[in-house]
Amino acid sequence: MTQPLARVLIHALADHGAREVFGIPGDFALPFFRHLERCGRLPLYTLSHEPGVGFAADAAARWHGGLGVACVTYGAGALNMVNPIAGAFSEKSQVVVISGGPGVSEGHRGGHDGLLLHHQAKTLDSQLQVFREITCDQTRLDDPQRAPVEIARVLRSCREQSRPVYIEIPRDQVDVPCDPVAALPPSPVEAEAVAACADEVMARLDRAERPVLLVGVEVRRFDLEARVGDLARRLGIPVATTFMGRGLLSQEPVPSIGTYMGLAGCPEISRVVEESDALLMLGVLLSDTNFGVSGERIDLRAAMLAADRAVRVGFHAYPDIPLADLIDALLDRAPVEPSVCAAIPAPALPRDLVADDAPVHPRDIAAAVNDLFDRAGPMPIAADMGDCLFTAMDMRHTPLVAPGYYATMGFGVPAGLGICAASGRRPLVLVGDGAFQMTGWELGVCARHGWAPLVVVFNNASWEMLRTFQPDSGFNDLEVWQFARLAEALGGRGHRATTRAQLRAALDAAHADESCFQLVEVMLPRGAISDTLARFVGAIKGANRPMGT
Ligand SMILES: Cc1ncc(Cc2csc(CCOP(=O)(O)OP(=O)(O)O)c2C)c(N)n1
Ligand SMILES: [Mg+2]
Repeated sequence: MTQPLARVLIHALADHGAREVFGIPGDFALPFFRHLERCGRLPLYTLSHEPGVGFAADAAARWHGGLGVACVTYGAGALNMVNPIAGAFSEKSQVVVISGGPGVSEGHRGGHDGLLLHHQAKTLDSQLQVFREITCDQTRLDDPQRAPVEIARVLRSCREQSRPVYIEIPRDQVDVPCDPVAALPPSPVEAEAVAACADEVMARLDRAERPVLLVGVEVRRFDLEARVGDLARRLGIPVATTFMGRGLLSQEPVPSIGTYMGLAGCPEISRVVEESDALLMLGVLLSDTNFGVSGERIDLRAAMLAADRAVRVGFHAYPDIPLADLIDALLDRAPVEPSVCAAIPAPALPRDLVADDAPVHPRDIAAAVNDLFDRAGPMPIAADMGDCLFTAMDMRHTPLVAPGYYATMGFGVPAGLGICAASGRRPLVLVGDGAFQMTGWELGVCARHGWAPLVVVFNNASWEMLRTFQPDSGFNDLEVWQFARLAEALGGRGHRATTRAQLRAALDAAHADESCFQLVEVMLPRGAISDTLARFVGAIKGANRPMGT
């Protein structure tokens, strides 16, 4: 039975696992938003600026281990979201971008012989061209006969490649009758290739004296944490996460040794990972932030990498092997019962904050958060780029979303809102003053949606991370914005902490109040940076590697 194309698309999104939509309408998207609102199958969360829409949808996708949906208008809206979607592409997040677009009938007018359309950039196709560069599949739904197959193909691409996709819906097609979408079967996988690959991986692990499991973001993106936790226990292998993978398996009882960060991390963890004679990397991105500060170049000939639907075992390459298929095949070959794993103590985290009148250091924030989590239970964390993310490495292992590779600022607060919507839980948001100046204002929509995140602003009145790379530049100095006072104006409650005693009290008061968002502004002396950032910068400088930061 046919339905309006917009309804067909909404049901297809939900049938493929979408749980909500984040968006900002515009005249090219109003008809579609009306269907979203009237259909009610997917809750619609409007925000105040499209970068926030993209970051929130990305965080929701990461939380679900599935689809996040960002819905915007043509031109000014969609092109405002290029940076978050580029970040979602880099960090393999399953975001579906839905943009309203010029009507099929309008398309013939634009450009040379007709009137130029408002929001049009170079040509009416410019937007689609831009999104071709930051998505793995795209379609424009300008033919209702083909629309069901197009939608099915694009949504399968999003799920299987764990990358964003782009769907443009011309505004005069929204109500056109269309058949429902029949989900495509999974792309074919050669079972014998999976078996051969799993046999070789197991043989290497069996021969090894120091096997290690290094887990990365694809384990979350494909919702494989429980299976990987089971594999680690049954193989009796110590588990480390990459920098990007921090927070992975935090809900799984596994022999975890913490987060590998090369020279920037705990030397004991780095030694175990870099000296492994069978490093099995599952879902790991070989990026500079994950490995750029390796003390010893990890010998990839002795390593095994399963990512991007392919597996490399030493010099052997196995294409078209989905991560889930490999993990299931390894589970079929692993001992049924958990194996004993040699104890490798994870590094001690800062705790027991001394609540005195001393100024606050980033490690004090980590201690205060760990003390709070010990007292009241851990919270999911959304972190922005800046020293707040490096400080998060000293916080208790808990689900964490952060731009650990693409490294864009502005992610933290909108990502926290995405976690509010996706999980129904209250997140801890960590954000620097510079990044807050970009997207922190999204907190103003919390009252609209009943969200009450606990936000900690690391206020050093500085682009401090850049200062650590280039201390002699004065342009990294920022003014002191009164974020705690601004919180009140946005409908939240602000707390300011200048000493460690005030930090402890502010966190307790903020945690106790769930009536509105809470903003704890922590004043940090300029130059006070986390130990991890100090090591990270030292390692980069020592290696003279240019950082993208
Ligand atoms: C969208 C974007 N524009 C510029 C930059 C480049 C940058 C990386 S880190 C940084 C300073 C961050 O200042 P903040 O106060 O938030 O945190 P902290 O360093 O701890 O003081 C900048 C400007 C990035 N990564 N993304
Ligand atoms: Mg700062």
